[in-house]
Amino acid sequence: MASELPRIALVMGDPAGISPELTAKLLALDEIRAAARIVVLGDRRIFEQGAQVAGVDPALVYLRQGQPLTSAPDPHFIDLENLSPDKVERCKATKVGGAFAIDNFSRALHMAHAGAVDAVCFTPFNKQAMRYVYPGYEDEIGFVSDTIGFTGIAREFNVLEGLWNARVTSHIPLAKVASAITTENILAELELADRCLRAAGITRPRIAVAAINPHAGDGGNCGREEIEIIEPAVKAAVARGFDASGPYPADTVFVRARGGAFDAVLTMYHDQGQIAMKLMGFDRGVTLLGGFPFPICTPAHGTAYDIAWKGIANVGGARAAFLMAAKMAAEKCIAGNA
Ligand SMILES: NC(=O)C1=CN([C@@H]2O[C@H](COP(=O)(O)OP(=O)(O)OC[C@H]3O[C@@H](n4cnc5c(N)ncnc54)[C@H](O)[C@@H]3O)[C@@H](O)[C@H]2O)C=CC1
Ligand SMILES: NCC(=O)COP(=O)(O)O
Repeated sequence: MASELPRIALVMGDPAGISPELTAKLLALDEIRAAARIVVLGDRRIFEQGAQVAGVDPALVYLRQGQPLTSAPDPHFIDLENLSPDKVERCKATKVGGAFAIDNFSRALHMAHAGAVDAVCFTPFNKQAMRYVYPGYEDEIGFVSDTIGFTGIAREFNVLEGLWNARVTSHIPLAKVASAITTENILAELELADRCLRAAGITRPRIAVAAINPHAGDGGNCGREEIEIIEPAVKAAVARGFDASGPYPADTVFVRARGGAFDAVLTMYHDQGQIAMKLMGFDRGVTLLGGFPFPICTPAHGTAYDIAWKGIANVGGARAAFLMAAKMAAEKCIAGNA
């Protein structure tokens, strides 16, 4: 195993969904095995069931908790023995499933925080299942911050090859979005996006800012947020030296972005960007938790209970997430700020 390869903790996610089969499919890919020194965290029994439905049998070095990693080139699987298969209710969000994912994830985060691995990649979690265990769970951002004692700003970014999507609001009800859009919030998200893109090697990120109302408000005809809130934020960002522009009508800004006009689009809420990004490349999309002291990546898709445990889940998103984590770790792309 080449010592210069990045070390990645690969976390088994929600056991009720497609995580077990995706973890197995991923570990069977030569490209993945060659990209990093991999440490898998999970339960061997669940993993082997996932491998069986996926029809793969990747060579792994199995260890028990506390056993040292070896110099063998194959991925190492730390068998936490933390979930008996008879406890798994497939295709359903349960507390047992949430606890398994949280246990695996927090161990990986502690490893990364301690410098034992360079990045973390996880197969999908289910937010409802996580909330059964950790009631304050809104998304992974707060959980990671609490787990490693991080007090800086971190956010989710969706990345499809060279195009990034940042957002001003994330996992909140749509009814609360308009009141959460302020000039200060937009500026803060734009600055973080700029920093994360730079850390990923884009030297002067061109960031398009989306409007919130149809046709960017049509001169105030259908909403004044563009005039009163978003435009002032873009102007302030430009005055601070950022390559920001907008507000652009949200229904067409991604058409331009796809054509190469921008490196990133800052949207006002989750689905404004996600619909566009997922339509452009559902099987390749990555979610990056950016701003932390180490890269954390996961596929942009979720637990897919409707197709889980059939062996048909597409591994493309997990592959892209793993390779992005490996690349960022190898290039020491730390978008962290504290
Ligand atoms: N990486 C992660 O941890 C993510 C987790 N989630 C969580 O997943 C749960 C379910 O979310 P949904 O909105 O239902 O989205 P979803 O992505 O799980 O499913 C949406 C549709 O896409 C299909 N799909 C998803 N991944 C696929 C794959 N790899 N191959 C083939 N088809 C696939 C599903 O079968 C379903 O029809 C939620 O709790 C959500 O928060 C959502 C996105 C990312
Ligand atoms: N677990 C990551 C995650 O949920 C990302 O999904 P999304 O809510 O950004 O679609």
